[in-house]
Amino acid sequence: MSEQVNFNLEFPAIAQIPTLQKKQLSIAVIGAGAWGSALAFLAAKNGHNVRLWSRSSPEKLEDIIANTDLLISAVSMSGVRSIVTQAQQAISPNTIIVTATKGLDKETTCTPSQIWSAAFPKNPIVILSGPNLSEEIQQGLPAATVVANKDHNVAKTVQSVFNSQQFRVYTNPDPLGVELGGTLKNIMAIAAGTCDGLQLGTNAKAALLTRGLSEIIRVGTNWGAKTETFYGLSGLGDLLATCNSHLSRNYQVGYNLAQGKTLSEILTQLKGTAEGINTTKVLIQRSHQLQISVPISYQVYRLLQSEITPQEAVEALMLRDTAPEY
Ligand SMILES: NC(=O)C1=CN([C@@H]2O[C@H](COP(=O)(O)OP(=O)(O)OC[C@H]3O[C@@H](n4cnc5c(N)ncnc54)[C@H](OP(=O)(O)O)[C@@H]3O)[C@@H](O)[C@H]2O)C=CC1
Ligand SMILES: O=C(CO)COP(=O)(O)O
Repeated sequence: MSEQVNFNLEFPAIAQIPTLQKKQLSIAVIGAGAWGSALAFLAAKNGHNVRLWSRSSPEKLEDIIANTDLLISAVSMSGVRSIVTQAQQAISPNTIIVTATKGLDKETTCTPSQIWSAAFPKNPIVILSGPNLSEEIQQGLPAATVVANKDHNVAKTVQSVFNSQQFRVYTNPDPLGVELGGTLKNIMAIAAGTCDGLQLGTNAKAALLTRGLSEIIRVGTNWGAKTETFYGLSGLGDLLATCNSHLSRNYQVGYNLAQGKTLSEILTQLKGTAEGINTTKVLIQRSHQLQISVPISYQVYRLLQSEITPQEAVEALMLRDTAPEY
């Protein structure tokens, strides 16, 4: 399916917001899942010429992405490499590539933008990430996000594509930090869902999220990201949104594990992708190689592997050696 995005069909609340007058850009959104559809709608609502492509589209991907001003990739991590390969000959060097995927590559541990920039070294690559549960955006509720590139003007171009009365967009010069904040919080969302499913209380949840943020910062700064980025919308902001909402697929995975369901039962019923499952495996591999301490992620990993029960994961975290906070 490739289509000009229709304002009235799925997003009635957004359709009431007046369209802003801006330079009309040609935009291809790759991936017509929950997030790709929402991003396509937001860009179309701002008056841009948007084409939304999925694997079931009759058109070839190459035809959709040739000569676009912006290519927005909103596919799951498992689809990034195949889309990059298919796009190889078709993207013009002037096209800005925006990646909205929150995951890590299982072969290389690379982030999505690292895969895109290795294949398209001449193209500007922008990360779009923030506390953006797509269902709330579909309902027309207000949200904020971050677009990141070291070149402020490139980030500003993408900011103007999406910024609206409903969707407030900030620029940020630390693309790696923005990308890792959105990616690593999915592991903590599985942990938070488990915590709530076990009814461990508000104190436990606050401790989990705070120590979870420390763990994300430890991994992220080791990777080369800036500490302050993780205190912004794409870090702490997305951690709070995802770890406190039943709309989050990752949170639902943890919550249902705490109810005694198996991972395969949960995945059969889950609507959409829970990237945190793959991200946890990749992070454990990377942190083992680099000797980075990730105690919460490690217990999530063992839980997902069915090596321990949710209660045993809590005990393992509480019985760790005592330590200073910093
Ligand atoms: N939903 C949300 O609230 C948000 C999601 N995200 C991130 O966006 C990404 C997509 O999430 P979401 O849209 O919710 O997921 P969905 O499960 O709704 O959709 C998955 C998307 O990935 C594509 N895809 C999956 N496997 C492949 C493959 N092998 N090759 C090509 N494409 C593939 C699908 O393509 P097709 O359309 O062709 O079927 C579809 O567009 C994830 O990384 C997620 O973390 C980020 C912010 C918010
Ligand atoms: O990234 C998200 C919100 O910012 C969506 O979270 P889930 O993928 O867990 O649904």
